[in-house]
Amino acid sequence: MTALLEVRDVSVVFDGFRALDGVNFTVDHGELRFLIGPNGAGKTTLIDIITGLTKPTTGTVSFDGSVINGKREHQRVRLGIGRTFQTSVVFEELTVLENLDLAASFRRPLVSLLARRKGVTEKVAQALETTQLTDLAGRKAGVLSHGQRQWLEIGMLIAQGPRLLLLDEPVAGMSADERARTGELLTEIAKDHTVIVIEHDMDFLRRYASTVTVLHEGKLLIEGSVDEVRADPRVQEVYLGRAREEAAHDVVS
Ligand SMILES: Nc1ncnc2c1ncn2[C@@H]1O[C@H](COP(=O)(O)OP(=O)(O)OP(=O)(O)O)[C@@H](O)[C@H]1O
Repeated sequence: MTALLEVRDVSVVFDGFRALDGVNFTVDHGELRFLIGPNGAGKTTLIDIITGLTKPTTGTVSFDGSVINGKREHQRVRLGIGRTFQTSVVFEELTVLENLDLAASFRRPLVSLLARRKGVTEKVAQALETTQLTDLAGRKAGVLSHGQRQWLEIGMLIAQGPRLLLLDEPVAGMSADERARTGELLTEIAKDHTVIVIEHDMDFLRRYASTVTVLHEGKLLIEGSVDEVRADPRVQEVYLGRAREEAAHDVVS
């Protein structure tokens, strides 16, 4: 079977700087893939070339067997590629339900958006259930806790019916309980979606990741299970070497 996503030999050059350098990255249908790497490794750039925010300088991106290099961002959303951003996109004055409803209606024409509709659509009901936000449906998004807001954003993505979800550091700033609940949420979502998650937290990876891809200085360093990746001397050097450099810097400064 064709992979859902295939990034082939992609390089991205910004003003002479290689943010990605000959990256090959394949994700199969139904995978929950974690993407890690130190600051500046190219993780966000890789997500950006998948969503169409950035164009690769060379190489191809294929989705479900078709090359999508020429497609614009909104066209890729329609194909089923959805992402969350590090910055929030919820409307604070709207309720959880209204935010989900708005996200779910992105394919509908404006007139039907303006017409008041009764009831909750199946997609919205499903997003509420998956994210366990049903009890908060009537609450304004502005009063949600950090964790609940992140779950709402993930719910808004699910409500759009994507096939591939790209999540940028979904557990950043969360408490231990919120992290655990997010891990379970990702596992649940991955039952009927393909998910790529950028995450740094090794404890979180150990609990919820099966395959991990490590980027370093724009190149794919290694791909494997959490244990394989953690045991790799290059990964240890990239992370521990950084920690040593920062510790030395702290001592000097
Ligand atoms: N639009 C741009 N113009 C110039 N350089 C850029 C641009 N976007 C990213 N870069 C550079 O490309 C490199 C990779 O950036 P990227 O944001 O992809 O890394 P990252 O792995 O996501 O890092 P972080 O964990 O810090 O978010 C960095 O050195 C960054 O400064």
